[in-house]
Amino acid sequence: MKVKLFNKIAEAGIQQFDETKYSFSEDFDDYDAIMVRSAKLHDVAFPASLKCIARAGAGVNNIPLDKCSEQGIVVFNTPGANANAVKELVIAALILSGRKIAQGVNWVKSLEGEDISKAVEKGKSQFVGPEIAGKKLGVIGLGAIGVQVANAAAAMDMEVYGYDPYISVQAAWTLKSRIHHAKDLKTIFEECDYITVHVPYMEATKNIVSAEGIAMMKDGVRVLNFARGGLVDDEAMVKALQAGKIGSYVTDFPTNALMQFDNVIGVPHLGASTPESEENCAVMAAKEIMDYLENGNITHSVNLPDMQITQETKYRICIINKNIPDMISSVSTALGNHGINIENMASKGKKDYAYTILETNDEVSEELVQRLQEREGIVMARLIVK
Ligand SMILES: NC(=O)C1=CN([C@@H]2O[C@H](COP(=O)(O)OP(=O)(O)OC[C@H]3O[C@@H](n4cnc5c(N)ncnc54)[C@H](O)[C@@H]3O)[C@@H](O)[C@H]2O)C=CC1
Ligand SMILES: O=C(O)CCC(=O)C(=O)O
Repeated sequence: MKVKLFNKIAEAGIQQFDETKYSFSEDFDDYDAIMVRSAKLHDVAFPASLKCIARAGAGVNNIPLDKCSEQGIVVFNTPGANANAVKELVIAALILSGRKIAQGVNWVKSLEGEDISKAVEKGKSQFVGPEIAGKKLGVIGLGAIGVQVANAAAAMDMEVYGYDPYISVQAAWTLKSRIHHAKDLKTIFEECDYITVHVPYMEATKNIVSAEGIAMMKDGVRVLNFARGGLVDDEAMVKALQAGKIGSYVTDFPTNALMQFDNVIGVPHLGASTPESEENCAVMAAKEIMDYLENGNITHSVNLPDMQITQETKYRICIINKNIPDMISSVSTALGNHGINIENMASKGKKDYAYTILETNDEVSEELVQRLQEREGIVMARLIVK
């Protein structure tokens, strides 16, 4: 099996694979799997051999999900594996956004040649900034990261408002009871002194911090973006910075236009850049790839349903099909016509596509599986023989 690496992946992840079965390179032309972090895959022509892509991280906006589904490629991510790393950086950013630490540190560096210990005592008053305790923080998106940020900020005595109309049961259980439930974005924009965004980037969330939203915010508001550049309307943010509306903007996604302002702190997309998080993500991604390639099991896919079943028969046929009527009956009839009795079967849909596992002890040939793949509505069929 060939795994093509589109980014540097932590060694602990690569070590998960059995080296007698897998090889890794950035240069393969035909390959079975991709491991990727933030590299953009939208313009990559995927070979017919590609079966799955594992994003060692959370955001999948660098991957063409529709194209992958159409080509029968399963896309995984690693939910929660880098959440603590992002939370810690966001807490640092909350403090940086008020305390003028970055500006002060740069100033001390610029004092070379002077009597620094004297100069700092004389000049430090220009870097006074407020504490976060007692201030209101709005958290947009209460998933793996948003919940941790909200809880940590509450533990530092901030008054926290959370907004997430699609919050999972698990996240809701994990959220501290003292976090206020904001029913709409307007509440976050109007009430909060600090606002942080933790939603995925997609069409529905593009510019979730919009010109209208910024106009509702308090003067001197501090905004944090450690999710994705396109979630904050950059043009509107630049205008608000020019107008003196924004106290500070700390972003993991700096641009030239933003960096002309002294009160913008640009971080070079460091949210997940800790050894712990890189390792967690790589290990989880490696396990997802191996379980899919070797067993046909799907865990943490963003475009297909999860399905984990222990193989109980010699032959397992894995199928990705359109989520339309008669797909299962047409496959079982085709197998029946070849005298193949199905021992176990599972099928689950997710939006436009479904995943089906069929198991049998009757001999199945690669040629038959190839013919299944050619049937209307089937985008991928694969045989696993144990
Ligand atoms: N700076 C960095 O290095 C990193 C950035 N990220 C970014 O952070 C994002 C969030 O990551 P996780 O918390 O791990 O993802 P997650 O999937 O656990 O949480 C996302 C949350 O956003 C909520 N949501 C979706 N649409 C929403 C809307 N319109 N309004 C309010 N809430 C909405 C969902 O219900 C979910 O609870 C990722 O998609 C990625 O873009 C993630 C990890 C590292
Ligand atoms: O891999 C990285 O450094 C980026 C992490 C990230 O942005 C994500 O997980 O969404």
